Amino acid sequence: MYHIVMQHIHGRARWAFFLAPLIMLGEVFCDLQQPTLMSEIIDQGLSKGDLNFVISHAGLMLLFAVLGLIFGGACGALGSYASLKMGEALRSHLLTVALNDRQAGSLPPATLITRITNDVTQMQNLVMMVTRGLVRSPMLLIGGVVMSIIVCPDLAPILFVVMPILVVFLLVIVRLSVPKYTAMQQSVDHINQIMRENLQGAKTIKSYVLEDHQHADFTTSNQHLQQTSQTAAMATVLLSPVIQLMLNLGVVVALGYGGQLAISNTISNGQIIAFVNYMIQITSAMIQTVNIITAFSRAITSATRVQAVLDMAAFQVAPAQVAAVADVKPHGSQIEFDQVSFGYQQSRPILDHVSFTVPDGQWLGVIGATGAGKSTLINLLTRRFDDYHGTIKIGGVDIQQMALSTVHAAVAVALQDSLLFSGTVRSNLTYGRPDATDAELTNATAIADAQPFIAQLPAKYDAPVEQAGKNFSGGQRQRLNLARAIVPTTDILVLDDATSAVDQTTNAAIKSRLREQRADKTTLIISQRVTNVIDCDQILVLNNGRLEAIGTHAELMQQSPFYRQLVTTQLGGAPDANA
Ligand SMILES: Nc1ncnc2c1ncn2[C@@H]1O[C@H](COP(=O)(O)OP(=O)(O)OP(=O)(O)O)[C@@H](O)[C@H]1O
Repeated sequence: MYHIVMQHIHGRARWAFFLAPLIMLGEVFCDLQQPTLMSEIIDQGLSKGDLNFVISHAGLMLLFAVLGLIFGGACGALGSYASLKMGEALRSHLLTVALNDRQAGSLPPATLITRITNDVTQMQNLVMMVTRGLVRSPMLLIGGVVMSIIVCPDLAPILFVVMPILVVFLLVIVRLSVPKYTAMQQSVDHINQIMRENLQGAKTIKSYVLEDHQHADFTTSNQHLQQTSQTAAMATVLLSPVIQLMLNLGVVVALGYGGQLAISNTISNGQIIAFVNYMIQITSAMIQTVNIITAFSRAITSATRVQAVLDMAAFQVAPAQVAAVADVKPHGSQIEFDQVSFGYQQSRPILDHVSFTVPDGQWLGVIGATGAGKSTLINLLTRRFDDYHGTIKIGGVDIQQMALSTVHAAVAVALQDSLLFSGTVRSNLTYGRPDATDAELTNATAIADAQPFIAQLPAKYDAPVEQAGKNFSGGQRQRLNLARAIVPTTDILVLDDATSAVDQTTNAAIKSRLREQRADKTTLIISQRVTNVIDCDQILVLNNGRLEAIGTHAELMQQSPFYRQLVTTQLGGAPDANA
């Protein structure tokens, strides 16, 4: 856990993290002065009627109180700064790892969300506690013992009896409660997961009439949480009463035995009061230590889960790191793949020595069965993953020499399942080009056949879009998603099954409008349907990650048995590309 925290505290936050405990020493020092000053006021001020002494020492008490407050405040501010910055850096790191995820069977989104939110918060709480309590508790404890021995050595044996009993008791409580709190935390996670799945899969649950099943599952998990919470609470229920009892016993003995000693003038009243106050400080430091240990146990569970997400990065190469090296601009929009091989996992190649060229301004159709590697080609072209073999060039420049922003300015992609984000229709359409005018939006939405329903929205482009675009139908979302890719008028446009939810006639109309708009612009149409790619300048046929053939429809019909088979299966014959 220390490793994760240190890895994500940089610069000023790191200074704050180490400075805060040092400042806390100041607060502890101030706190430890109070009982001694009080005892002096009693012994040398009040009992001798020396008002000046009382006032000057009361002033000193006030000064130490204010100083303590300042030290405490500064420590708290530095601690929360370090904790916030650590949380920010860790969340952003986890998000990057999650976005680049490529491991089969890796963590589902609901789990990732819990880890990025809840688990990081637990670790942040610990950083806060550590910066304050890790120094304060032991120092107050040791300081309290030392001071009480110095101020009142005659009563010190009481401490040597009470403290070991308390330490043993607290160790037992920690041992009992830590696993119970861990179990409680796991129950909370399970309920979170069920809630997320229920909310995300509401439609599926309703359509399969699974409400009762899900409800029963939820109730069982709730009962489990109730049980684990109760056991965790029971484990610590004795904490406060036993500590109070031991403290009060100590105070009674201190007052009784101290009173005897005071009568025989061995110790003073002030010393007894100081001793009792140090006992209170020592006990509160012990309670704080238990709280820190419990927080540690929770944070360790969270850190283990956060580490599991970070471990996923072992399979990733972050494109941004390579992008920082250089930023060469492309000369045109010709696309070249030269002997490109890639696998999401090393053991399983997805693309195998794929080479092809799409000359500037050409339309390329990419066809192949599901899982053939079509979208993977685009993942590599847009530099989502960089650890491929071979070379990919745009406009004659190796994409590895371009900044990510340059690649994304050159290539726009409309995916089949792109999300809309909460905001407005306009905010969704202008991601690729924030300064797009209404005329440009109208042009793009007209091509994508989104105009008919946008025109009916009272607020038109300013109409609200709810989370994940759930106030629009699947077809409407896909049209908006397509328009969003058209708005920036990039040199290269990729439609990756981007019209799958659109009927055949509308699909043909969209394509013909796109043809007019992008007659001389490089465009890639990825599809499983032959009709979608049949009229492209070239069609690339992918089969299990290998380039089966490339050519026009007519050429492929002659040269590629695999393509002929596809056409026969889908269309039942050999249609004319111009039909
Ligand atoms: N992010 C990822 N992590 C791990 N494996 C992946 C990832 N994306 C795709 N794959 C795997 O790579 C293979 C090729 O996927 P790809 O999406 O390129 O196929 P596709 O030809 O576009 O399929 P479809 O037509 O169904 O969209 C599949 O077996 C898929 O399971």
